[in-house]
Amino acid sequence: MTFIAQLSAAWQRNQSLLCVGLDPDPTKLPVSLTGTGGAIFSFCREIVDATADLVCAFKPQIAYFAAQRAEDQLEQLIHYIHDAHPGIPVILDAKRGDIGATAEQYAREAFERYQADAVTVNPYMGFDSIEPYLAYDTRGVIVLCRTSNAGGSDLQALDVHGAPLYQTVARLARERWNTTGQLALVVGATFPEELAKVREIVGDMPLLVPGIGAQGGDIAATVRAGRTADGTGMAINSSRAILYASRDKDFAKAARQAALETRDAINQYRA
Ligand SMILES: O=c1ccn([C@@H]2O[C@H](COP(=O)(O)O)[C@@H](O)[C@H]2O)c(=O)[nH]1
Repeated sequence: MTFIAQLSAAWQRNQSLLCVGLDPDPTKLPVSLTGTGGAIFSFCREIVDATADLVCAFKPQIAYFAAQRAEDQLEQLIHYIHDAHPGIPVILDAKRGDIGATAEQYAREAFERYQADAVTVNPYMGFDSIEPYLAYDTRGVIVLCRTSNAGGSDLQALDVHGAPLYQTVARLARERWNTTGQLALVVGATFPEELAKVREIVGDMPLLVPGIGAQGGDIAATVRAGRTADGTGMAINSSRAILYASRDKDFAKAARQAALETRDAINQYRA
């Protein structure tokens, strides 16, 4: 099954547009896990098991694993999600971008080593830096378009022939780059007007939408701006607000409660 078909099935099965981000920060892990071997994997596994029926995707951010020399735990985690919760797609947030020959290696890393269902990529180097990922025809390629951070405007808001650059990226994604139907876009929840504009440009293309929760994006405005006609179309990511809802022994229970409330808040505005 393709990434987009898997995502659509998860939207329906779990009645959820929520993507839980897996960003295991060693300074914020529950006290009960700190100092134990494999703490990063154990922490993420408990979060995954506590929330899997409430999400449409999981999104591990590679930096949190690589910085701790814990890439083996990332491999283990993605295998675990596939085995224990089949049908929930895993988006590897790596934001890769390089010339074609190097992009081939990044694609191998994401799809063969880590077995991710989709990967985030940076479009700054153009289509030949994205194309190697499309060779993996069941996987998704999620292109940065309008990121959630304030500094994203430094480049993404620049005028390109009468429209901001992020709109050019959206148009290229829709009209030229989506040769195989595998593309999706990253658009931040912190810019609902831009999100609505991207939705207008790309039709039903799926959007990965970070920026609710710790970054303060408004859920109602996000859902109204980014939903498709059938009330789906987005994987709305929240990481810290769910992962660190509690630092005590009840962290998994607290994460489930936070995920439940976020999913239900999103669902209020889908119709
Ligand atoms: O525009 C973007 C693209 C990616 N991210 C990533 O999403 C999560 C957000 O975490 P929160 O704790 O919910 O703020 C994180 O992994 C970022 O690297 C983003 O925030 N914005």
